[in-house]
Amino acid sequence: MNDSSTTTPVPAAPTPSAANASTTVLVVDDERENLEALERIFAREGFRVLTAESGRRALDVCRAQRVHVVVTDLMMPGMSGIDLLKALETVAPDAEVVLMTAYGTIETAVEAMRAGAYDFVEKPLKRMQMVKTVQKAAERHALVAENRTLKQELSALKSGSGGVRPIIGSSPALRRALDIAYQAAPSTANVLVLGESGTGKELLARAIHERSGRGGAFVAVNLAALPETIVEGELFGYEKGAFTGAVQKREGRVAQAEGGTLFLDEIGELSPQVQVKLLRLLQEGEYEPLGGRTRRADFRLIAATNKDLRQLITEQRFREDLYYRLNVIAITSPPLRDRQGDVPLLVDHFLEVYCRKNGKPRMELAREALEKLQDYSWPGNVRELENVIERAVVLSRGATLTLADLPSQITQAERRGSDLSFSMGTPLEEIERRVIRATLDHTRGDKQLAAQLLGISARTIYRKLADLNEPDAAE
Ligand SMILES: Nc1ncnc2c1ncn2[C@@H]1O[C@H](COP(=O)(O)OP(=O)(O)OP(=O)(O)O)[C@@H](O)[C@H]1O
Repeated sequence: MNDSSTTTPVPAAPTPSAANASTTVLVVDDERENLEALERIFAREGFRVLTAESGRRALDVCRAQRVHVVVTDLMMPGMSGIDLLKALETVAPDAEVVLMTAYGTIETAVEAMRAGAYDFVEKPLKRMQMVKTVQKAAERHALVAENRTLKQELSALKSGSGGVRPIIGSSPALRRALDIAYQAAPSTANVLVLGESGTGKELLARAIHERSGRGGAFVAVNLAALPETIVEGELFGYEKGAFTGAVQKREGRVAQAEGGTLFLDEIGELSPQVQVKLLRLLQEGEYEPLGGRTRRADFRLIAATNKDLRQLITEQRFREDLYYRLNVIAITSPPLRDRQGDVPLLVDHFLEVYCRKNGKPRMELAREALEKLQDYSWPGNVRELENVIERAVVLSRGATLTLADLPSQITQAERRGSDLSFSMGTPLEEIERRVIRATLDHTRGDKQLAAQLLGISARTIYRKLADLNEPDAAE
């Protein structure tokens, strides 16, 4: 079976409804002819269409981008439509699923409805019926999403937690990360957030918790900040007298996160002994506080790291089985140097925050100062930018921040031509992917402009994105 996924740039249809254009439909069928026929039908109606020739591939697509409606064949080799439906509950819980079934499998289809499918359609498929069913599924998707947002806003108002920190940025790289985060939020799947220090991994984890609908607390533990000897007691808790110095019983962070989210930052720092305990907890939902009896736990785990866990596995410093448990959904928090376009938005946001905090009137930033900030490579990412703005606001006496208000490491930094550098032996495909991605970031997702800059046709950039399996291919 050819395991591929493609994306179709939506051709101009005569009168496709505007709602269709904002709906992403993923068609899953192992028979290529059916797949292509359905792709044409939905594209003609103005939907954004993705295809996958197997359930497994469909899951990959849903992990990489937001899908509103999945239309899947019921009988497929390997993963059936029902298996896919069940897996989607974790990977893309808010996607609506429509099953296609041949005559004689209606009973299975009814079972599928019970398992949460939105609808099923019988083969041979009727074009208009198919389109109407998908439109209705998309409407339900929108309604459920709106309902959830309203509920969240209401509970934020009730709890007075208007202080949820916003995630600022509109670059395609950040939007992609947020899309996956929001899609994963309502599920119970473990999430692994990857990215350099200061890129906003904890902020992303909090955003997932806020949208998870989980009533419990968000409990963050920075494993790199804790001495190795106390990590176990800190996470799992201990009974009085469990070790010298345990003068009273202490509840662990796992217990504090009951019904909520446990965020383990710098997971690569976990010692082998604690890795074993965490694995057991994730597999069996059970753990033992030091010196205590077995306890059950119900929490959602989000782990983060700026290390290459695969490398740690190769060096036998991180358990592979634990890695797979953690890495159900992976989200990459992009470095700031790859999303220069976000710098002005972040500057604006931090100016607002720190002027208010310091009781100063809202300051502005001089153009040449902003240019310097955009040129800088930000090794400390958003955290470094935030510190620079806070310092400038506190120290400046004027209403406009100028170059003189910026630290010398920024004003004296060499102008950054391009942040693309490759080590010897990088595969050409990887180089091509990164050049295309960087150009798209530079053009803020404008593919026509990116194609012009790269000296290729717009059609070629779409094809290359699809070949490279880049999620932007049909945007
Ligand atoms: N997109 C963003 N919008 C607004 N603030 C941001 C954004 N990204 C990061 N920040 C701010 O930058 C600081 C660092 O973010 P955060 O602690 O989430 O990064 P991190 O990747 O978890 O870092 P570390 O790996 O060092 O723990 C925080 O104050 C956070 O509020």
